Amino acid sequence: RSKNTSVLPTNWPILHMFPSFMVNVYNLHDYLTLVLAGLGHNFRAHGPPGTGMRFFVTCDPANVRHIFTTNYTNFPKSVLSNPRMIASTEACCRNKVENILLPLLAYMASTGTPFDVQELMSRFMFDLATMSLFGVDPGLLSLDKPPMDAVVALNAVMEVGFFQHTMPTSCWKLMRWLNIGRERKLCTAHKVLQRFLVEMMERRKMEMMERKINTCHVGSDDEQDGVDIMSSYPDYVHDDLSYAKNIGYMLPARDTIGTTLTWIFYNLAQNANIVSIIRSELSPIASCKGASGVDAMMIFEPNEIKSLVYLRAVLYETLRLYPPTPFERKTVSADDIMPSGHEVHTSDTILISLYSLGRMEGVWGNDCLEYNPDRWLLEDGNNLRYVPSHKFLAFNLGPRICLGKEIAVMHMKTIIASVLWNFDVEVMEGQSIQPKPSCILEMKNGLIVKLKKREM
Ligand code: HEM
Repeated sequence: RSKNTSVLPTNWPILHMFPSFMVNVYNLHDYLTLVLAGLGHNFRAHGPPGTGMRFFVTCDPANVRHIFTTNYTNFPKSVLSNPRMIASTEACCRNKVENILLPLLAYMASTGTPFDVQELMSRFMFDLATMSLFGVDPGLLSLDKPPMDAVVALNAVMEVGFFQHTMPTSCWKLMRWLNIGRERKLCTAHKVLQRFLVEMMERRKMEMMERKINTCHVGSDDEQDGVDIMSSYPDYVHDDLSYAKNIGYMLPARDTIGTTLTWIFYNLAQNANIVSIIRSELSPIASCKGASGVDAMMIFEPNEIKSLVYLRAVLYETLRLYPPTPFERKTVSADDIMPSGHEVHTSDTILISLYSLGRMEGVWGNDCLEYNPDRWLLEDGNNLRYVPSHKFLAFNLGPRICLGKEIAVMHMKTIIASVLWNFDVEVMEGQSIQPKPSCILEMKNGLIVKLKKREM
């Protein structure tokens, strides 16, 4: 490739290449094309010091392939893929399991009190999602069960969303205009959530100020903030868009994991052999750590359980049969013919049932309704089988794929490993187990369980 360095933007003192781009801003595409063509398809550019403007500009097909496919994990676009963010949420989850969840469960076990594990997980995940977002713990997971107004409001958003999918748009729009029925409930829920988010922002601001004062007093340069998601949006304002972003984060992060965990506990309580295999997989890690004593609790570090294959298979098997988002909705923008031969027309709505997809004999075989994590493993039992995403859609596919998948898997592994190692979980008899009509596959009546501390 020929290189013609004379076309490189002028590198001025202090302002560096900034003026060249400013001068050409109205003609930027052609200007970049000229520079890229002259420089062999790639160049580096930077702005004034302190602005953080450091670019590598490319139109080189080999680089494009590298960025988008070969090494795509190295080029994240979302804050949820930021390694620092991932490490911070993992640490947050692990500490909350050790300091709040396990002691709370130990108390429940010691008193033999049955409790609703779905509510408990919902509280836990709500705290965790808020901490990841604002760096502030609302403290819903506690023995005195503080009111869950914001959780109830989030649930209302999901329920009303479900009914909006099932009725004509004009109908619910009319209800919204008249402020009646479920639309009234939705409006109240949004107000509760707005208040909650403003309160969390205020608490976040106070805690950051306190942290700064303490840092000054101690005389340390250690910068501790900057690991929650709000730090990535320094220009946050209390507007509708920020509200939507926050709710858009809290919904996927809270409901999906809490719901999946509840279905896992339900299925494991009926499959003692699967619990034994999970414990055997954890056993070498536990024996290396050597924690013991009557009340000692074992906590598994995220990096210790990251590679556990059977535990991951248990998660996937649960998500196959109980995907927390049971259906996806799409609209048709132009007439099309499906690979199945069906015609779809502009403005049709397409509903994809993830719940049914996981239960089709033609897709998963004769035992499709059986809870069997082994189906995810290769014959050697040590590696996961490749399953294409269009068969297993729990985390979605394509550009709208779940951005928190690995965070979710890590949270669920940490919680399941720690609970199962330390306790036997018994599901109380006589419960009616059925999903709630909602956008999230929660259990309609919760799941009442009783715990027994394991003797080790
Ligand atoms: C069992 C756990 C989870 C499942 C099954 C799951 C599943 C999904 C699905 C199906 C979508 C696509 C929704 C749509 O476009 O209709 C989605 C989107 C998303 N998920 Fe997850 N999720 C889980 C956990 C999480 C967690 C813990 C986070 C955050 C840490 C998260 C962050 C997101 C975000 C930000 C999106 C929006 C992506 C976009 O629209 O570009 N998810 N998730």
